[in-house]
Amino acid sequence: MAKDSASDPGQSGRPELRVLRQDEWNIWYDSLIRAFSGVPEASEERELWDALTELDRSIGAWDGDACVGTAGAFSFRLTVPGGASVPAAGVTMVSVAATHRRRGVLTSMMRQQLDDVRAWGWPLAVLTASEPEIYGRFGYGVGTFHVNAEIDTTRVRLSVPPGTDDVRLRYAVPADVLDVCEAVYARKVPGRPGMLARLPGWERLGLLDPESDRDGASPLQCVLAERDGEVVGYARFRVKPEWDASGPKGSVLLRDTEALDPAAQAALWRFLFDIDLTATVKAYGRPMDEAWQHQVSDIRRCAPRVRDSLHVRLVDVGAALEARTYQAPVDVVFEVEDAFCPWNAGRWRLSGDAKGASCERTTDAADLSLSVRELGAAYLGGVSLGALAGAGRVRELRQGALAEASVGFASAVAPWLPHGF
Ligand SMILES: CC(=O)SCCNC(=O)CCNC(=O)[C@H](O)C(C)(C)COP(=O)(O)OP(=O)(O)OC[C@H]1O[C@@H](n2cnc3c(N)ncnc32)[C@H](O)[C@@H]1OP(=O)(O)O
Repeated sequence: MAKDSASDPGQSGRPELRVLRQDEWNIWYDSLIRAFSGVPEASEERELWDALTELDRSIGAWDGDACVGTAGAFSFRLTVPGGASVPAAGVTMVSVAATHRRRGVLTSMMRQQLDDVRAWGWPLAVLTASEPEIYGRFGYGVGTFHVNAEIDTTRVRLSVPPGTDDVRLRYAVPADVLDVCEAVYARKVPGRPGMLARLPGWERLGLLDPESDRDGASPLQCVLAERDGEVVGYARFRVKPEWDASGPKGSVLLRDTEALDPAAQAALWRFLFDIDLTATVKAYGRPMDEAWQHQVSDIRRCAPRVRDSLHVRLVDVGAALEARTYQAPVDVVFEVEDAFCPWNAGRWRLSGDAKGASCERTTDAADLSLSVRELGAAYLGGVSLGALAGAGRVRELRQGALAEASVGFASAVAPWLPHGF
């Protein structure tokens, strides 16, 4: 654990790292907001993050009374291929004051944090990066991507599957139907790698609706999809009215949507496409394989753009590779490089299939050589080891091992992170 008492700040010239205390949270959070060029002020969002911060898993770097570095971790459970829910540190709120940048403060916090995660016995750490270049040096690989789309709904039509017309839609006050939306979300979590089981309090994230973020759009709205009186899906969104000389050009700003079956999901998307006086659906952070991409008449007019999402770090290579399953049998020896967490370095034999896996130290000859960063990228099944080999980042030492591992690691469902943190 990070030390919880002062050593000699000032004398060594290095900020002191220690576990965050509740009475320090405001200074700590102000420092974070400043590093993100924000304005420290009272807000709904601030109140939520105060409630959600896990103090004993958060680190502050202090130079005297000044907080000059912040790093937090949430105790998430992450769905991995095969459907298991695996403990993962959700690394968050990382910042270093501009007065102390590029002196190794981030590096010292990452050192402390990964040692802590190992001590907690969690096999994974995950994060979303403000800039993708920062975290590779600490062994994180980009494990999921998502799509940001701006769909021209004046031109793009949606073809829907049979049963869509049987789904009934109704407006509801988002807070009033939170429980039923959460129940739908909970049923979706095991089915897609990258999804996060909801921790207590996190349901509030879906309702966060500060006026300062609306930029002229409506407050958050919710539509439920029902079949036979049962809620089978929901969409939460805002509508931003806009006009130009040719008429209405409003936007539908999708916050989130989940549904239990394809017809319910299609009914919700069709609704979003058809809202009167709007011309665009802005859907950001959507799964790479979501059905609407194959239901639209013109994908080009949806302007899809791909972005990195969840960065994955195997903190305990053996435990992490054992925690997931493999869609085809795999029996390979990895030679793993891990300069930042040397306890992972060396040879590991992974034997697994769709039922389970074992991953143990071995002295056998290696079949594939790679760094822990590539294992993190491939871990959730969305990035192919073959593609990483094509990029020169994985080396095949036994012929056939690359194809075997690439097929085994792949996920039939694209991994996806449902929300930022
Ligand atoms: C999970 C999250 O919360 S993501 C949010 C990250 N935070 C931010 O983006 C807020 C604004 N930025 C900052 O607070 C800081 O600049 C940080 C946290 C990104 C970096 O902190 P520093 O203490 O300056 O980093 P540190 O000195 O330890 O740098 C370590 C290495 O990373 C490199 N590095 C640091 N930041 C960046 C960056 N933004 N882009 C590229 N490289 C970077 C450094 O050059 C250094 O490289 P070297 O080892 O080859 O010399």
